[in-house]
Amino acid sequence: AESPKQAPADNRRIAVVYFTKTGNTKSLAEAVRHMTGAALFRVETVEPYPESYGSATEIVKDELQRGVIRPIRPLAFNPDDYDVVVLATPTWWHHAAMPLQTWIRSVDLSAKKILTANTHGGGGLMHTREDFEALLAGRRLGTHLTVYGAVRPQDAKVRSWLEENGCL
Ligand SMILES: Cc1cc2nc3c(=O)[nH]c(=O)nc-3n(C[C@H](O)[C@H](O)[C@H](O)COP(=O)(O)O)c2cc1C
Repeated sequence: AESPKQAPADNRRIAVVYFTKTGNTKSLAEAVRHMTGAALFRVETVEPYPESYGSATEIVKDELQRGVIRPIRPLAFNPDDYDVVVLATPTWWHHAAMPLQTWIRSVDLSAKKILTANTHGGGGLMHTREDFEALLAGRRLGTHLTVYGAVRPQDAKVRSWLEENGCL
């Protein structure tokens, strides 16, 4: 069997911090773990969003309009343990989902290489990369990956994105 390729020294320790409601972004996080051995951290709100798509979209829209910030659960993430942080979010009303934005505001990611990604339901990139860029101004940003729905563990787009950012 082929031995896995050694990642470059400064890109060896990878964390994926993601938010997911219906599992698509989780599948992306798991594909990254499958290919790189990354540690996964799932951001969750203290109060979960409703199960049903219809109620969730209406509630999220209302919270966006009113500027509501839902508290998130603390994550056992220590920036010192990682060289690369992959941030992955669903698209929510054209934007990066607020819970992940809330987490990003709560940490210091300076000196990390940061890759960003969104999963979507047909809208594509929309404003998700811009949201990341605004939150992470002055940080070391790699490239962004956009995927429709869920991915398989061996997804070729995910693999080439990791390769182009020196993570494989
Ligand atoms: C509140 C809400 C808003 C959404 N807004 C968009 C949108 O603006 N554009 C889009 O393409 N998909 C939108 N979607 C679909 C999700 O982005 C898509 O299904 C995503 O892959 C879900 O990720 P998850 O399974 O990790 O939660 C929305 C879904 C929800 C629940």
